[in-house]
Amino acid sequence: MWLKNPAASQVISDRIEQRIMIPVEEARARILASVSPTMAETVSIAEAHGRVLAVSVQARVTQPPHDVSAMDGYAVRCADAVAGARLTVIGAAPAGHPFSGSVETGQAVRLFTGSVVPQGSDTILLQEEAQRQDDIVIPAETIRPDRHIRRQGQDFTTNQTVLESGRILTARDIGLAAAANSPWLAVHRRPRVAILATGDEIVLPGEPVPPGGIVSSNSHMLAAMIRAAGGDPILLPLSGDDSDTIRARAEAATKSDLLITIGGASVGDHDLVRSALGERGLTLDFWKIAMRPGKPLMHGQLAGTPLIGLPGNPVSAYVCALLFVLPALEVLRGLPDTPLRTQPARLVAPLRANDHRTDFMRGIITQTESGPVVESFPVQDSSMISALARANALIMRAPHAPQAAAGEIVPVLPLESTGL
Ligand SMILES: Nc1nc2c(c(=O)[nH]1)N[C@H]1C(S)=C(S)[C@@H](COP(=O)(O)OP(=O)(O)OC[C@H]3O[C@@H](n4cnc5c(N)ncnc54)[C@H](O)[C@@H]3O)O[C@H]1N2
Ligand code: MOO
Repeated sequence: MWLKNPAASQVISDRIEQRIMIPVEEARARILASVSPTMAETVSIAEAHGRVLAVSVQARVTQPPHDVSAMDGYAVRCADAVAGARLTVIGAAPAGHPFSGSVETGQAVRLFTGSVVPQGSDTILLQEEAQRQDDIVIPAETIRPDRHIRRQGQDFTTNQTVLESGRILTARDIGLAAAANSPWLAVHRRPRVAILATGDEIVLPGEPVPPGGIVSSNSHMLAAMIRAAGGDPILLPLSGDDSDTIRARAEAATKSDLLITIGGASVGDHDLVRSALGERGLTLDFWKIAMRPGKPLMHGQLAGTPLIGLPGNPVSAYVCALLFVLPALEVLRGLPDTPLRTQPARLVAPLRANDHRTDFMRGIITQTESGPVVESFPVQDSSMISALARANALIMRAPHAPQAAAGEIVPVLPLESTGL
């Protein structure tokens, strides 16, 4: 009886598992399809930095508001501004105090950078290019027309769209919104991401660690990633391997934009997340992806809230968060989905042929004179958070990638540049 043969039944269950494991790109597409941008809220420009603009901004003023001088000097008529001419200074117009009269033949008005160019004048005589004697100014050289004048509206005009919706507001954008006299901006609400770490063995950092216990690193790592990527993480209290607690905590978090569970995603007797939430109407989209680390990734909806179940191993949780949670956060923030960006690097040492799962191997990328080179760590255990913290790159190995020799080019996801 083959069923009584454990080795044979293992082969069969491996085959079944391979069939239900979906490829990384499909998992990503299905997760992204389940999230949509948060509603817009109005915030002051003081709070808008880093937020995603939900409604385009139209200028409420024209900039510059009038023709203004770009330099300190004199507003004159070009026809008068010949070397040695004696022009009468009839007044001064500091910035913010326009001259009310007009510059007539043989006259000049003292101006400063940003002063409104008075009527009648058509060029600026720099103070360095003139000699001043009481109320007379004498150009040292003949001046061309139209010098050093910033034309009204050369920056932007009233009602012009100065900021398009969908952009992440930079410090420069905040400056532009202020200049356009738009002190309030409609931005997407920061997505709220609830994090539920599960497991009888885990305790909070700083707590006494009982025999067999470990400190929950994943929840804090994930919260830091979410905050860095523009979301608001909500760390729920830890839950033991107890269905009632997992259900209660998860249900309480369904007002969030995304619910993340950590651990309890695999096949062990104490991996309860799927079954516990299944009883509360979790609609499972998929469970298990063809990826290493991170095979038991789960995705579904609980009471209308998208749910991503991350595996408990810290490296698996990190890589899944990088590949699936952060892109989902981008969509929630109101940004377009950006594809995974790898860069080529040369292998320092050979790599074994890959199996059917996309592999993300921890390693170190170094810039050399002949381009970037990358070396994978000899031990790739997905529990080793110290190796993850030391790594600055993930080497991506496609399913069934053949053995790769030293010197071959492989795709790499750099980690440091993301600040994560
Ligand atoms: N028989 C099988 N066993 C396992 C399989 C399998 O296919 N068949 N898959 C393995 C893979 S791959 C992974 S990944 C893990 C994931 O399992 P779970 O998501 O159920 O995670 P746990 O069992 O709860 O924990 C795994 C590991 O991670 C530690 N952990 C859990 N939570 C945290 C946390 N918040 N911070 C730090 N570390 C955490 C936990 O103590 C375990 O050591 O399953 C394999 N097993
Ligand atoms: O794939 Mo698990 O994710 O070995 O660590």
